[in-house]
Amino acid sequence: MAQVVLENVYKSFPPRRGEIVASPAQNPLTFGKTSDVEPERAESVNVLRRINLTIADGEFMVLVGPSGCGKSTLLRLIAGLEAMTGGNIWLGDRLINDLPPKERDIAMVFQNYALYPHMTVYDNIAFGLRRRGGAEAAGEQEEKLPGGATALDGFPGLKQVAWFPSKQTSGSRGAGIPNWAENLLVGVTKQLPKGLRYVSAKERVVDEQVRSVAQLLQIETLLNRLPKQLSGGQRQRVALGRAIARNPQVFLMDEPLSNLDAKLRAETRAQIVKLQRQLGTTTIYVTHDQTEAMTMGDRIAIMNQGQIQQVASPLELYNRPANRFVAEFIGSPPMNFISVEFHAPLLITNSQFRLTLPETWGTALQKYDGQTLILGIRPEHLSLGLPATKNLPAQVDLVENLGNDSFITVRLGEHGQATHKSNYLQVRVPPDRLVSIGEQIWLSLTQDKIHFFDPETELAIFPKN
Ligand SMILES: Nc1ncnc2c1ncn2[C@@H]1O[C@H](COP(=O)(O)OP(=O)(O)OP(=O)(O)O)[C@@H](O)[C@H]1O
Repeated sequence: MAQVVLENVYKSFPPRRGEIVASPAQNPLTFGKTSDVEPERAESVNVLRRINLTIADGEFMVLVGPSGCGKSTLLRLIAGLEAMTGGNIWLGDRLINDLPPKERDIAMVFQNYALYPHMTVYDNIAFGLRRRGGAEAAGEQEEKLPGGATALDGFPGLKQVAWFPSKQTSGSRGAGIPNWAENLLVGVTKQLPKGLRYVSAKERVVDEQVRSVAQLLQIETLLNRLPKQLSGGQRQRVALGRAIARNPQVFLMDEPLSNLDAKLRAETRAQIVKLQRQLGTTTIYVTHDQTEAMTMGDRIAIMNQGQIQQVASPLELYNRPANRFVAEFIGSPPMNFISVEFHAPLLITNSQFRLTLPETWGTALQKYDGQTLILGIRPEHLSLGLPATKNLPAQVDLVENLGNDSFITVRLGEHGQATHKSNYLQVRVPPDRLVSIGEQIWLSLTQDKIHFFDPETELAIFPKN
């Protein structure tokens, strides 16, 4: 297990051949033309810009962000599947910038499982172990084998043999077969009785690892099947098994659950978290699903347009978003935003309401006196109230009753007001509170749950604690 440190990681791609340069700012020379004639002169696309992130040893870090923000590219750089344009990647105290993927001691699980279709589940899990991990592990194991067995003539690479009835678990010795008989068998005859097979020491270690991983993931009964004979959830567990069996220093997971249906996704999500806690392996998990991010991550790094917006625990992100992007991305339905004017010391107004803020806001908002601010409020922090100037008048536009919860979409303003000035908000109400479309209501804001953002920078403004 190891800590992963990303230092100023930068990645740009040259424009693809045939891609049209979209704006003169991008490249005046090739604007409006296809770049295939002179690709070296076209602008490159900056996909990741100075990413700095430390993932602690054993931590479950989630990278989340909208499609195209650079999550998968970052994961591929860490895995070594893509070359960095600049920066450093450290794994523990090793600088791994120039190491090929197989020397990084990192295992990656992909969205599409990437299983070998012609291999059984057993062989898929064993594949990586046989290629490297298993061979190394077996090398150590051979020294420790009981009986002091040595290489046997005519069987290169075979130091100790076990023989097993073909249906029996090869982790245990065949009933009644003494240790000496195993060696003797190879020395005397190269023909084993029908239904028995030789297992080298190396293969025995691989076998133990495959079976223990299969047990962990509850796929022991699937070991002889081909991937096409498995459901999506089972395939994903095999892909996880393959990564786990290698016992790497780091797991990288790129949207591993997105091909599963909602129920299975929730189940597998919990299983991955449990496994990770059990194994304690540093994990970087990419998703665009904020529920997944909130429920799985020790910490979450929110990305947008190739940059990290905030890194924090799920609750910190929800309660203290660093900017409007994070505030809107975390939470479902998302946070509502209302444009208001601030009047020192503590009054906010818009055409619909006037509200005096708690004193904790005093100092933080002073410099915005007489200016516009963005007020943010989550759907769960709005409630139905009485007609009052401190409450927001609104009309019900849509009602979505989910059984345990009800979400209503409302349009700010009273009956008959011009719609172009309206602002739509979402409100979470108890399911037993019946409202109907078109109804005039009043919304009360939970005052200690109000957020403010600078209208230009969109950075959060925090009250004094
Ligand atoms: N080989 C490439 N050549 C050029 N551009 C690329 C290449 N690979 C990715 N990109 C671009 O880099 C940007 C980031 O892509 P990436 O796949 O990392 O995003 P993502 O956040 O993982 O998105 P998604 O959630 O949709 O998978 C995108 O605009 C994509 O088009």
